Amino acid sequence: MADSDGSVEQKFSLREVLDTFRQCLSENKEVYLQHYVSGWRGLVKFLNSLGSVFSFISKDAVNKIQILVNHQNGENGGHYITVQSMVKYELENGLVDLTKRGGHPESGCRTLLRLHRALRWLELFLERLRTSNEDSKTSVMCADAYNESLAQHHPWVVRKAAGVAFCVLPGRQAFFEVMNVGPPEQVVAMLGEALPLISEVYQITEELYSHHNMLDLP
Ligand SMILES: CCCCCCCCCCCCC/C=C/[C@@H](O)[C@H](COP(=O)(O)O)NC(=O)CCCCCCCCCCCCCCC
Repeated sequence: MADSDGSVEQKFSLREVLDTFRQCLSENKEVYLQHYVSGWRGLVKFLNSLGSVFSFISKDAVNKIQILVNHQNGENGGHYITVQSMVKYELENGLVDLTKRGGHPESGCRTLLRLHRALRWLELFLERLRTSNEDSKTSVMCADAYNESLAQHHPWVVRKAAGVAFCVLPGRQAFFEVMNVGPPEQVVAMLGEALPLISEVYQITEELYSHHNMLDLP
């Protein structure tokens, strides 16, 4: 049971995720892989708290998080400190399948690209939430954000399953409660704080991938 100081274990909190995205950027604007992965862990926690309909999504995210963690803990882990150092190392050593799937189906670069595309969905979705009103539907905001981003990279069957999952999302009020921030005004304020951070991390990664012509890795 939670006591008066609210010490319930392992609850999602938007504040926590916000902090990890804040820690993501180094002074010279490189993206720390460790914090990027922690940010995703926090988001998966949120997704899991919404129910088992979403587990096919969280399983894929967890699988990708694990691939990145394995790279970080592997013998070449020293190259997996920032997204920039990872890209440099994998490209210089021919560890990325650039045009078709081959010997490196689990490269850090292609794995992170999937999460990176999902981060764009998150940015679009959170912006819609932030500017929504009491009558707005989370399912519609989520589907619109998805269609504008991730959906373009998913085959029909995944789009269909995602569409079904969106329909059972809790309403705006319940959704805000799971965020564990406080009253709606505070959630909106925190979203306003979180969005520029998420957006900057996204932009930096996008430019890096675009520079190396890696936005379509198989
Ligand atoms: C709150 C509602 C959450 C809705 C989540 C929207 C995203 C829908 C994504 C559907 C992905 C379905 C699973 C399969 C994906 C893969 O096919 C596909 C391609 O991978 P492959 O090239 O290795 O085959 N994978 C991906 O695109 C990566 C998807 C990662 C999705 C992570 C979503 C985490 C959502 C976190 C929600 C947090 C809400 C926070 C609010 C404060």
